[in-house]
Amino acid sequence: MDKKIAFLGAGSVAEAIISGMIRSEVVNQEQIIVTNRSNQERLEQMKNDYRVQCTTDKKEAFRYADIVVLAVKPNNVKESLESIKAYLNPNQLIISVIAGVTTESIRTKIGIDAAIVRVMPNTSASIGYSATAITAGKFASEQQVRLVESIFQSIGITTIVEEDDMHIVTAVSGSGPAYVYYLVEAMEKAAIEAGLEKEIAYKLITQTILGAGEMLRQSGETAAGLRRKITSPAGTTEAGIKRLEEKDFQTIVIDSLKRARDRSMELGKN
Ligand SMILES: NC(=O)C1=CN([C@@H]2O[C@H](COP(=O)(O)OP(=O)(O)OC[C@H]3O[C@@H](n4cnc5c(N)ncnc54)[C@H](OP(=O)(O)O)[C@@H]3O)[C@@H](O)[C@H]2O)C=CC1
Ligand SMILES: O=C(O)[C@@H]1CCC=N1
Repeated sequence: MDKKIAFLGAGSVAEAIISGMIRSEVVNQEQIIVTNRSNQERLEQMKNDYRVQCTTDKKEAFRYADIVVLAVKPNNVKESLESIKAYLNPNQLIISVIAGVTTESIRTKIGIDAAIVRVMPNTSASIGYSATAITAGKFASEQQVRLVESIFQSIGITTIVEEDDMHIVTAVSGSGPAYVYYLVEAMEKAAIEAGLEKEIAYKLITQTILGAGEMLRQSGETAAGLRRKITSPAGTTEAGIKRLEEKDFQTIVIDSLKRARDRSMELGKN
């Protein structure tokens, strides 16, 4: 791909996307320019780690970009778009990874009928394992959506969704890795409390999570089916799952994801 890509925001998700794109060689370092608000140290780090161009000069970054990636927090949308809108033009493709904020709201703020494609990746992009959902704004062509798909397919898998579904997608796969890490934290605590060495606990749990993920992907079986195969009558798994049921684990997880979805809606409204 011979396009120039400018990032608004140099945080966790920008880094995950950039490192994934460079790793998969979908773009060269020279094609990427990264901006943030003020954190020079962070820009230096990005420059050293990925050999991308970095600047706080918005004009330099955005005027000649073919693709603009919006990777700021929802509460910085207004001021950050204000700071670049003079350098945007209708021929650019705008990709937003911002949680909650609609393509229409971005279009209104930049004041041009730009092609905007909203995506929700996750931080596993940095190793090529993102689960990315994509939705097209009003002025994005089929070809532009295909281009976005090809960019994000270089850092994981993609799926097209309706824009309204982006809220629940954000809860499920945008925030999703954090829930898995939280589960791992709890498993590590249990293992260490019971006397296992930290390194051994880490090694066993990491492979367990990896293996379970691959089983879900490769076996063609449902999560419930796979679980049943581990659960011997009156065995250890049954005892553990019973405890999760007594504590209403599924209700808690469902409630958490709904809360994350609702938060995405709130972020969009604010
Ligand atoms: N983290 C994740 O797992 C995911 C995040 N997202 C979405 O991605 C977006 C970014 O999240 P994340 O990377 O975690 O956030 P970070 O806080 O890590 O990074 C935010 C970046 O935005 C920059 N920024 C803020 N204001 C401006 C401005 N006016 N002009 C230019 N840059 C600005 C910050 O610069 P400075 O440091 O100089 O202030 C910083 O580089 C969010 O909207 C989030 O919803 C989507 C999917 C997954
Ligand atoms: O926590 C957040 O708001 C962002 C969106 C998805 C992952 N992180």
